Amino acid sequence: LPSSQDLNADRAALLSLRSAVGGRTFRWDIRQTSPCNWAGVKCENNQVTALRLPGVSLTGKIPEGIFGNLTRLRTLSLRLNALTGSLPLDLSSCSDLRHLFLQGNRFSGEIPEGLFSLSNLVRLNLAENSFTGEISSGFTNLTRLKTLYLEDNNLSGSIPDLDLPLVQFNVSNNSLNGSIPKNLQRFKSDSFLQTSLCGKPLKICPNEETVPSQPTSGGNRTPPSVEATKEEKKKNKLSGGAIAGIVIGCVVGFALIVLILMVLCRKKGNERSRAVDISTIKQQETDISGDKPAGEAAENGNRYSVTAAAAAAMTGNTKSGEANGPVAKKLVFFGNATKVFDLEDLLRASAEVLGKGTFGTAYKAVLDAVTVVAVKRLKDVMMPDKEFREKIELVGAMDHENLVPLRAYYFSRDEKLLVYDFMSMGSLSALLHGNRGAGRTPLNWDVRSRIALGAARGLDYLHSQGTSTSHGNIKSSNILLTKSHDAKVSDFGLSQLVGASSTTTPNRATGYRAPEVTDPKRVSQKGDVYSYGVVLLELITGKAPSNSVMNEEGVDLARWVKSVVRDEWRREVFDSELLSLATEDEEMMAEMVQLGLECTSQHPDKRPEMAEVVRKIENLRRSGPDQVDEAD
Ligand SMILES: Nc1ncnc2c1ncn2[C@@H]1O[C@H](COP(=O)(O)OP(=O)(O)OP(=O)(O)O)[C@@H](O)[C@H]1O
Repeated sequence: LPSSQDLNADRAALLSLRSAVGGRTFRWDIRQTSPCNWAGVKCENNQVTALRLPGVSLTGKIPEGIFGNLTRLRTLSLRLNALTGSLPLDLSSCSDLRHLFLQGNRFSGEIPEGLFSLSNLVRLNLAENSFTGEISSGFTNLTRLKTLYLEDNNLSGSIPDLDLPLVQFNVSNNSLNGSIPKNLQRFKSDSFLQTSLCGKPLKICPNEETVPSQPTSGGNRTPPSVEATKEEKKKNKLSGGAIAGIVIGCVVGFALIVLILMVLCRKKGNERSRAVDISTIKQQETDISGDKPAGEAAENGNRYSVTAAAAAAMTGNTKSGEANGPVAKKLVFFGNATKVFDLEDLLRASAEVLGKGTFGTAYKAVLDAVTVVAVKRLKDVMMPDKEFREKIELVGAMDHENLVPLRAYYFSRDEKLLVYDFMSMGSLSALLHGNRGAGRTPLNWDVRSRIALGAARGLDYLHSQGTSTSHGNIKSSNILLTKSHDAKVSDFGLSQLVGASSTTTPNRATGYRAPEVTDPKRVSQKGDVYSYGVVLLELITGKAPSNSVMNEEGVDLARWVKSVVRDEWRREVFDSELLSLATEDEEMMAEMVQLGLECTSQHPDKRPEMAEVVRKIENLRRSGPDQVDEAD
């Protein structure tokens, strides 16, 4: 049975680690004789079984002699630090080790052979380091390994055929070459990006290509070896498959062309019937009761009459509408929206004010039992119709599962309407800050981190459209949610629309605005990253950047979090609701805070790209304790 002497040895080992790589970053009360209450340390039966110190700025080389004393470790997580040098050889003494997370450091040298004696390893993540050398066939000893992440290192040579129960595997961004071995061909190409590897799932290896499928006539070839003959056979099979593929491709292609032509013909017909002449609308305008501008009528009550909506939508002010003499315009749909409706349907719909935003007022319109849309009535758009149309067409062309799709738009000189899918769960802002009292369903880490990931993916997609494409108004009320809590970014492209000619300031949300942003109409991608970082901190702290005490004190959310993390125990920053749910997620929450702080760095160059943010959150969710089954 383990004695208190063992615990003393463990304690001494932890203290050695602290003095070697920790410096100030360890917040351990070393007066305590037992290390079991130290942050990141977990004990069982008087022995340290887990050490988790992710993202706490550990630096330097881990000396030998530490892990030789922590032999009962089952989980070791030192990810996202700045550790250097080669891995300590005595890591091989931790024969119980199941989960080893060392990604995101600066470890170098070869992956030590001793690691392959850790036959209980289930998850191994050495990604984002500077490991060199080949991927040893010693990995085949790790017969329980389910996760092997080696991406973003300097590994070279070919990959051995790892016949392991792997479910997660990645070797991207290494100097690997040769063909992908049979047992790893089941993984998608994402697992092998930026390498010189070839073969399934990547493109066929050159040596396979050069083996002729038919013997060349009169060629001076040496007799084929057994291997070559095998290759040849394989090649022959492939050619057969390829031919079948081509034939099927041709048939499908032809069918598609016919289909597209048919759809186009029908669409033309439909569009003709869908185009609503403004005279119809003007006719409706005359039906509006009362002298009040219809927009005002609409916004005074929550529910308002259909005709009021019509007027609000079409003219804003019935008096000015006529004078301006609007040109005949129609509701223009994007993409291949199957359920289309026309402007009349929209005007007839029962509507409800959702709220007033920077760009105008948003309404919920219920067209029928299944069709519910959000209509945004833009204000202050003074740009010429042609320019507006060009810009909105670009917005409508954006297509990503984490963006709120813009379905249609209407424009006339006086009125611009945008029609979006209605997101029934409302905004992240409402979810986080609304109904904090009894009856609220607490938001757990999984939901919060999923929302963070979805929003990051949506924003990353926007940024990938071009270096000058940004959102310009990222905040929690612009992150909308589906029933299953999938996040969708809304309002993209609007700051440019309004910004091009408006003299008003479209961004009220100063709490989200990056310090370098002087003109809220011109927010760079790095400006978006800052705003996204504030949303991340908002997600974890549960504090709204706009109306908290911090603001009264003149401190923004990012600065507040930074000061608390520095001066006090970091748990102070977490939303109490999160802490009450599960403390085992704490280290991931701490990493998320760290990421939020990186995104909100004062200097734009220090902020990560959104693609990197996405990757980090994916890793975080993938290798967090909630994904780690100790019984593996
Ligand atoms: N597609 C939608 N589905 C459901 N609710 C929506 C939709 N679009 C907007 N809303 C909600 O309507 C309200 C007003 O939205 P709007 O975008 O006009 O303003 P905002 O987000 O508060 O500010 P800003 O205009 O600066 O983005 C917000 O509460 C928003 O969450």
